[in-house]
Amino acid sequence: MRGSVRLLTKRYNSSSSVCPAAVESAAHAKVDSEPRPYAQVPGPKPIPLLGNTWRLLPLIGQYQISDLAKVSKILYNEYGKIVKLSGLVGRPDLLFVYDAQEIEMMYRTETDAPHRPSMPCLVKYKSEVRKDFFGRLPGVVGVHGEPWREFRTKVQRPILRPAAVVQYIQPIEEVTNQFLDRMLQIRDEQDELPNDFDNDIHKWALECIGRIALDVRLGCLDPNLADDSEPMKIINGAKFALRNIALLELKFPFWRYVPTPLWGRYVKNMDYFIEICMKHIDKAQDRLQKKLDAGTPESEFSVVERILMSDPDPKLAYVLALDLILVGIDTISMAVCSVLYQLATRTDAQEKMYKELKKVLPTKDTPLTNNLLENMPYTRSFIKEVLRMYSTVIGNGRTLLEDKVICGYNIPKGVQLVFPTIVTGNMPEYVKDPDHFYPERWLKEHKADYYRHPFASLPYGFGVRMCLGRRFADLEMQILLAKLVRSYKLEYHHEPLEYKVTFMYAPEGPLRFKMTPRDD
Ligand code: HEM
Repeated sequence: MRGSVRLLTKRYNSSSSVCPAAVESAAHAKVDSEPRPYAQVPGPKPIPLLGNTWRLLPLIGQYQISDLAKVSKILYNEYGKIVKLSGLVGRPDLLFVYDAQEIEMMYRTETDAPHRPSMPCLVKYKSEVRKDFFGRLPGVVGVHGEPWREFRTKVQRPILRPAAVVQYIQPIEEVTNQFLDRMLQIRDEQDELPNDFDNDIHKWALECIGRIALDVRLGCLDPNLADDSEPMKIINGAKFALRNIALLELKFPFWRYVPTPLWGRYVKNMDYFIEICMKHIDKAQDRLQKKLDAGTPESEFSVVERILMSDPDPKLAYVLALDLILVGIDTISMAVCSVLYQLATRTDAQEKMYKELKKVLPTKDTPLTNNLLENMPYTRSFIKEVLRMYSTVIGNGRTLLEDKVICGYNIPKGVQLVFPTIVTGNMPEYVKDPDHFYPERWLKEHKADYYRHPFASLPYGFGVRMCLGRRFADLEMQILLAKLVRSYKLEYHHEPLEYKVTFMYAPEGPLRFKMTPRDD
């Protein structure tokens, strides 16, 4: 199957960035301004009975899930800026849009409750299996329409106000210091990190999210955890989710029709996470009561405490914590795997970052502040550049809620739009020298020249449904880079790793980085 992807790549000229459909339809529009019918949107032809689903089936399929990023590029190269994948058994047509202007138009004209078609197993779990728990306000992930709008409105401000993030600099720095100590301890005699170092990155991500969503240090980075300890059970639960959700969601969804064993384990795992959230939020509520009794000023309340104060029913905080945990572990940990791999393999960029950090942080243990973090433009740009070239979430989606004209075609409501940021963020018409890894392109003085369309690279999505944790994600990655690069050198001396989609897009294989302390 990988062979067929390679073949297709060879057959179609990857440098073509002009959309034949758009050119044709523009020419057509001169004579007749009527949009063209949906049936004429280009795309691979569905075959009788199996439609296009077979293309994603194991063994006989043409495309492998892990090659989704490549497939998305191939579809663009073969068919142009708008591509229809129809005839998918049990799901609506997918419409890939590779035109940044059209993507901008779609985002800017969306309603106040856009529909992102995501996580079908979570939708089933929330709306059917545990309807008793989620009730009227089931959260933001896998939820749509008025219930989504109401929930998001309640939690948006406490999470996204800039001051909220500042409160977490010191706690995330503390978690990160423990992570760096652990990295030092687990190195081998060649100063290299072990084959399963990505597990430790997941533990760091879990510890960060525990601090933000549950107001607690979970203890996932502690050495020698017993198998039956809570942190170990949480680690295993997160690992299960990471390994299996892609299987449930991206492959043929048998679980929709019969309760497969994997589905049963998924439900049990989710139930466990609800239990953990309730336990820690209840404790946070007790602490909040004590703070209120003591007259603690509001400026000292955490995000969880603000959420608890905004609603007498702690359910809001339980469900929010669950949602943040569900999407705030894999995203950030896979992004960090990618950022560290790029850092270790791009020595020049790492040296530039080190110089910047040395200037801003006079000593290795200078405590981080908001002001100091704002004075690290290169470090921040490095993260942006990694997310542009290797976007961890390869694309975003919206279900069309009304008929629209896109790229000169009439598109009926119900179609699922896909905006593949991994492709648009690497198209020469939107990004100068897209294959050149150049963090400087994001600096104020270069941006206009090197990044030509603001909707080409959108790793966190856009608009009212944009990533709720983006400020925390940026903060966590920046703190990790600042602490790591200021004190250590990271290298990689093994076979190059290939990027794959295992739900998220990240380098696949052991991250055996060499980590050595810097002299000053
Ligand atoms: C580098 C890491 C991350 C990336 C690339 C990322 C990317 C995304 C994207 C593309 C979306 C869809 C946005 C849209 O529909 O317009 C999203 C949604 C979301 N993200 Fe993130 N994310 C990251 C980290 C996080 C973290 C750490 C958290 C939690 C603290 C988080 C919480 C959420 C939530 C709750 C949503 C759903 C928002 C809604 O539907 O209202 N994300 N993220």
